[in-house]
Amino acid sequence: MQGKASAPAAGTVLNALSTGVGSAFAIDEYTTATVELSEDDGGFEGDVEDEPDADTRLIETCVEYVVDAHGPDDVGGTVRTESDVQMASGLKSSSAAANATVLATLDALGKSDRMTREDAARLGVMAARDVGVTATGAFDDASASMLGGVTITDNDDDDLLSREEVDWDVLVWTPPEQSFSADADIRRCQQIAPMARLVEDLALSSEYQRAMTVNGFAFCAALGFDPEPLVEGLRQVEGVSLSGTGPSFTAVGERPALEQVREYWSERPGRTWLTTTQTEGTQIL
Ligand SMILES: Nc1ncnc2c1ncn2[C@@H]1O[C@H](COP(=O)(O)OP(=O)(O)OP(=O)(O)O)[C@@H](O)[C@H]1O
Ligand SMILES: O=C(O)C1=C[C@@H](O)[C@@H](O)[C@H](O)C1
Repeated sequence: MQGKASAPAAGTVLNALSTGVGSAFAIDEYTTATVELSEDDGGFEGDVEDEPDADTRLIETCVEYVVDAHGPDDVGGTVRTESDVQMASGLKSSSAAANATVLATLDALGKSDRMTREDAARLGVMAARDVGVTATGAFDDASASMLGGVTITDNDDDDLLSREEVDWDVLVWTPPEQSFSADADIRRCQQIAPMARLVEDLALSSEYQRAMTVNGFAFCAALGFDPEPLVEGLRQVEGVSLSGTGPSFTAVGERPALEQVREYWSERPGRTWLTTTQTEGTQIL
C-alpha cells in the first residue's frame, strides 16, 4: 500500500508566539511525503532525503496517528520526505512535512475521504505538539499549507478564524543557519503582545502586507534578528517580514519591485529566490 502527497511551504504574516493568534500564507515550494505500508507490526520508520541525521519523529508520529485512527491492526511501514525548502529555516517545513505525511498515509490506506482537510491539519499539529517541535502547535502554518491561501488562526484552540486567496509574487531570503521553533524565546515574544494584537487587527481587515511588515519589525526585535533586510525591502514593497522564528525573510508584491529587492538581499550569504503564493494547499499525488 503506497501513498504520496505534496504540501506547500509558507511565509508568516503574524507569528503566534506572542498571543497564540497567528497568520501565514502558502508559497509555491513543496515538501513531498511517500508512505509505504505493509502487514507487519514493525512500527514506522522515517527518512528525510539528503538529511541522514534529521529528527524523523514528527513524520513517524503522523503515520502512526493516521493508522491508529483509520487503519487495520498490525500495520507497519516507512515514510520518506523530499523538500524544496531547508528544515528549521522559518518556511514551515515541519507543517508541510506533517500535512504531506497525513494525506499520504490516508492515500496509502485508501481512506482519503475519511477526514476533512482542516482536521487532517489538526492531526499533524497534534503530532507536532507530541514530539515537541512547535511552540503553539502552529495551526496557522499547518492550515495555510493544508488549505492554501492566507489563513488566520487561534492556536490555543486550533480554530480557523479566516482564509482568503491572495495572488502575490514572493521573494525569499534563506540564510545558511537554522533556527528551531522549539528553541525560540517565548517570554520575549509575549512581551510584545500589543504589537501582535495590532498585526492581528490589520490581518483581520485583510491588510496583510502592512500587517506582516509590523510583524517583521516586532519579531526581529524580540528574537534578536537584524531588521536591515526589512528596511531594504521597504524601499520597494509594502509587505516584508521575518518568517516564523527565522532565519528566512519574505517580501511580497509585484515582481519588478521584488527583483529590485533581490539585488540587495542576494548580497547576503544563503539563498535568495522568487516564487509566488499558492492557493490549492496540500494535494494527494
Ligand atoms: N522535510 C521534513 N521532513 C521530516 N521532518 C521535518 C521536515 N521539516 C521539518 N521537520 C521536523 O520539524 C523540525 C523542525 O521544526 P521547525 O518548526 O523548527 O522548522 P520549520 O517548520 O522549518 O520552522 P518554522 O516553524 O519557523 O517555519 C525538524 O527537527 C523535524 O523534526
Ligand atoms: O511553533 C510554533 O508554534 C510557531 C512557529 C512559527 O512558525 C510561527 O510563525 C508560528 O506562528 C507558530
